[in-house]
Amino acid sequence: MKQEEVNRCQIQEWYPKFKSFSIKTLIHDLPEPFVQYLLDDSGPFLLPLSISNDDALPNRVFNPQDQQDYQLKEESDDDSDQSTSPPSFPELESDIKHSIFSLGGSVFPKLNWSAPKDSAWISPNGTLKCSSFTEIALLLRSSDSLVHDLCHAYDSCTDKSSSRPLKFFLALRKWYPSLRPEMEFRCFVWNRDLVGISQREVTTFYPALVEKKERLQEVIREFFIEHVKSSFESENYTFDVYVTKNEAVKIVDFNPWGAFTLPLLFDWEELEELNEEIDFRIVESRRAVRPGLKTAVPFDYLDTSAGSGWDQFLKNADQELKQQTRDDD
Ligand SMILES: Nc1ncnc2c1ncn2[C@@H]1O[C@H](COP(=O)(O)OP(=O)(O)OP(=O)(O)O)[C@@H](O)[C@H]1O
Repeated sequence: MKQEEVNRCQIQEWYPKFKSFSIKTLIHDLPEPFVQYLLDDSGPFLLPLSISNDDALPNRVFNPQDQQDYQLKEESDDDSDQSTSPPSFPELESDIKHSIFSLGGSVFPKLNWSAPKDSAWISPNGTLKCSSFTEIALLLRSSDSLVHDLCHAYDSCTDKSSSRPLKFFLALRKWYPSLRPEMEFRCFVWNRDLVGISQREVTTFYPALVEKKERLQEVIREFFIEHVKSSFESENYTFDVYVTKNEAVKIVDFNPWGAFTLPLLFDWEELEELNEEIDFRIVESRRAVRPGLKTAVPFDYLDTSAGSGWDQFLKNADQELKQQTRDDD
């Protein structure tokens, strides 16, 4: 895979071209000190000092003792040590505040490629819904998934020339409270042809999808031919869509072919061999649901290392479910 193919899947690259078929999004340049703040693993977990009085979260989370120490230090030392002072990003905060307001008060945040999905557990509502800069900073700073964007985005590139892009962006997407998970699909494009479509949420069987499958395939195929095929420059890639009640198709995301992108109900090898008709896969019965393929908590909470048993469990479960899907076909 080439670096340019990975670059095309960054939201600040694809969104301007596809905005009329996507979720309303406002994109912010991230100043380098904020990127360094996200990367900084040393010292206590500090949230940025907020310029806004309506931000209810404290500046430091996780360790009440740290908070106490910090307050004591503040009281005893006016020129408090830089290393324990909460950082502050007033300009970025103010821009973000305006964007949140113009997007209706709640947003879904993501960096160039990824959202902090593994941090949802930490927010009061258990989702990625944010209505303040501090909430966004908390989700971004707590996420291990974002380390991929920050440090490993080009790891699978044959022409890798750096470990990170020159600039990072924060995309704020209008929050949609009632997206129906069964209406999200990952579409696989190989040699510029749509070869496969997979239900995106593979942990659940949705009986209604069985009846709608044919119609959905037609709607997605037409959308691909009219709006994506000749506009997205890569030959091989995936894109995720959401199909609304009125059969409008919205692009949620683009991802590179292979590497870190999950093939969901397919294998990459079999996708590369599909060429005649579109293969549309959904979970066809309750027996065929897959275990969650993403961790819902940061890596620290889960021992997935070789020998932990988890790696073998995933391998077995995956093989078993692939077999079941074949049997059901
Ligand atoms: N604006 C939104 N409002 C509410 N939920 C959203 C919104 N945008 C995305 N989601 C939900 O979050 C999920 C993940 O979003 P997205 O694909 O942008 O993240 P990602 O990190 O790129 O994921 P992946 O790496 O799997 O592609 C989507 O499948 C969708 O269910």
